[in-house]
Amino acid sequence: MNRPILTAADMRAVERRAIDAGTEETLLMERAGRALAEAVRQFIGPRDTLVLCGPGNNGGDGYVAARHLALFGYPVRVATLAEPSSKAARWARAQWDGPVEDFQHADAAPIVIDCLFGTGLDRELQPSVSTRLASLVGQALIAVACDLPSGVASDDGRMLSETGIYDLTVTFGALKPAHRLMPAMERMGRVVLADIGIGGTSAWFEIGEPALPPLNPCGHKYDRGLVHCLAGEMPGAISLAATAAARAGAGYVRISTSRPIAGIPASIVQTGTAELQDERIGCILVGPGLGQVPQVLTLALTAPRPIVIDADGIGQIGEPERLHGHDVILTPHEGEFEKLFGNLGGSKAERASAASQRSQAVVVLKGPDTLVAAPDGRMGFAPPAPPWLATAGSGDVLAGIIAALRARGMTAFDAACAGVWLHGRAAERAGSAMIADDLLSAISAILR
Ligand SMILES: NC(=O)C1=CN([C@@H]2O[C@H](COP(=O)(O)OP(=O)(O)OC[C@H]3O[C@@H](n4cnc5c(N)ncnc54)[C@H](O)[C@@H]3O)[C@@H](O)[C@H]2O)[C@@H](O)CC1
Ligand SMILES: [K+]
Repeated sequence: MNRPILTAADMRAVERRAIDAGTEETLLMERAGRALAEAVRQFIGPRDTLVLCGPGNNGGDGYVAARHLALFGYPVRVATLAEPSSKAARWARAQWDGPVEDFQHADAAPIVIDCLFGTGLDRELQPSVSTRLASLVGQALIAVACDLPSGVASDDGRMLSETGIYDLTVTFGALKPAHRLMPAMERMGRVVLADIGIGGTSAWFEIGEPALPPLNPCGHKYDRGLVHCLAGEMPGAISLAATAAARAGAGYVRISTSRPIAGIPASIVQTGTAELQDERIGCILVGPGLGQVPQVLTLALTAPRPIVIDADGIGQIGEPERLHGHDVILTPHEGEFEKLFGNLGGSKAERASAASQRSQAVVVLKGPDTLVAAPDGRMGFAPPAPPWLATAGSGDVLAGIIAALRARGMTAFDAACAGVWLHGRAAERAGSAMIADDLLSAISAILR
């Protein structure tokens, strides 16, 4: 299931609609604070707990969580940065009948719950606040963030202030972009999404497990998709990509190559010609191991077929507008992205979206926080993938998987999202000592 990702403004609008429809704001806060306390209880048993409350509704959630944790038997202290400034937070503060300490002078505790700022953070923390918070987070056995670690910019995952590494982040209603973007994502620990009875739809979402096209029991190999790969100077990369395409369910994988490539499965056909006008081709794959032979990309673009362009191929496009009228999926890492699109500025999501609109291609902007952008504004955010996916050949495998899914009849955007999901899960399965070749058998195991 794809989970919506909402900006702070989207989330406020969702909350506003619920309130306008008759839901009390305090009820939402009660649900959020209760969910935060429940998540902490699931994570760790009763220990001394310090809840840090800010002036807004993030702080309000903190007072509610403190009350519930106390009811669960946790020894709880509350420390505040400033008195509540919103009506709902004042209500929550009034429901807390324990003492309230001053944030700067509160003693550390094994469980620290940061409810200073959430989606309302709009500037960096005062240095005295960030230093003290980082110290309390650093001394804690378990550091928990309410909605977001205070210091994180919700919409783009930037760190406005550094406050340390958390173990658990509990968010409400919907994921925010920062939960799936670096550098914020790696500071959050486990992210739990709590249901508080409201949520919204969005063109932005976290990529969930895809529904792959069903196999036609009467179908033949071409119905399952023909992927035509174009080799270049370095055969290793295209053979990884082609094998990944075969493992990801393409019925037929073919490589045009001027010299035989050793060591690839015999079922992958090697041919000395490039029959790109073949209407049975479901997707052309060009770029892995291409080297400096730009005429191969030019040849690929003469064929009216869907194309995945990866690696060296991306650097040879020239102007993104060259792709207009073609059916293209681009799979750049940051360096390749900048080479094609220049320095676009803005957040990663804004850059991916602008690039997709400019090229009219689906853009898979790879990294530890891979994004898939469509020209119409849809954006898939990859769920967290293991860091060992950053290894030679891993991108070739991704390009091959995506080409197979495109050839199997998925739309360009769906194939790219599904490919990213599958690639990440294959890496989890292959384990931390994997090399890119190991992803191939892991794909088969997942699709079994
Ligand atoms: N939107 C929703 O649907 C819900 C939101 N809830 C909570 O409400 C939070 C958002 O609450 P708010 O909008 O009140 O915002 P915050 O509580 O995040 O921030 C409060 C205020 O702090 C000020 N501020 C921002 N940056 C600052 C800085 N660096 N130093 C000092 N002051 C700063 C701003 O004026 C801001 O309005 C969410 O993160 C979540 O925890 C929940 O109560 C449940 C429902
Ligand atoms: K927080």
